[in-house]
Amino acid sequence: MAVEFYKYQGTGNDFVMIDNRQLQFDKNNTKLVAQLCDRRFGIGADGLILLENHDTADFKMVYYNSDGNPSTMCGNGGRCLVAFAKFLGMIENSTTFEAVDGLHHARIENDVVKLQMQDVTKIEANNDFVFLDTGSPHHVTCVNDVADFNVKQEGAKIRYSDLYGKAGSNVNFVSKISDDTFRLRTYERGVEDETLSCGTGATAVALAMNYIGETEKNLITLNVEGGQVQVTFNKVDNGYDNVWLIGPAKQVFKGEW
Ligand SMILES: N[C@@H](CCC[C@H](N)C(=O)O)C(=O)O
Repeated sequence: MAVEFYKYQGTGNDFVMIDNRQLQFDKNNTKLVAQLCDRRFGIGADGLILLENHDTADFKMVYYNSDGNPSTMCGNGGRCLVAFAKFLGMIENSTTFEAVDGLHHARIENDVVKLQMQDVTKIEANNDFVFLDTGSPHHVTCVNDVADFNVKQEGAKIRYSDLYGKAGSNVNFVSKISDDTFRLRTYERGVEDETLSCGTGATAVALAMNYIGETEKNLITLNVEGGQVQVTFNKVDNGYDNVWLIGPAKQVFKGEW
């Protein structure tokens, strides 16, 4: 039986999307997910997302990295899934859905999706890096010129270092452009490479830059390899709440296998 799939991208972070409301997809088939995400032997994507029914929320998000394993929250994937739910006629312009890290509110207008991220209450600031969890774990380091930096090599070193053990971490390298704008490049675990954008990474960088005093703004623009996203937040006594990730999410292909 043919399986229908769609492909979406959010600032170049790309995903195979499958409407799994009938639960026809074998969720334990790591090999199949990895093969579908393979850029030479499959469709090609940074991850695969299943849209499923939920008892009380509008839908449920099930996320896999391109290595075929389920993982923690994907911010750009969440934004793309909102666009997919709208395309399927499941939602109008606002929604609440459940992901691995809990409920998320979102709004969509044209191709722009504004996704509420989890509150962040724990941030570790060290001499040369910040670590925080924005739904997925993120190591954030400032570098002089991120445009000229070996993200894959240096990111892998940190991701596989003793700092993060077997689970590893995503790794972000950031350079300041102005008081409210940063350029960012991310090495993603589970993809084991640099991706063109990472939503939880952009969120982590915006909060980390505010936390260490690189900016006092609470609307931050992040220039990523695949475009631009924005992050807004409220600073509170124990961290950050009302955190929103904003950016484009687009359908680029439809097919079946
Ligand atoms: N691209 C994502 C993050 C996906 C999860 C990550 N690779 C992990 O396993 O931690 C995003 O947009 O947030």
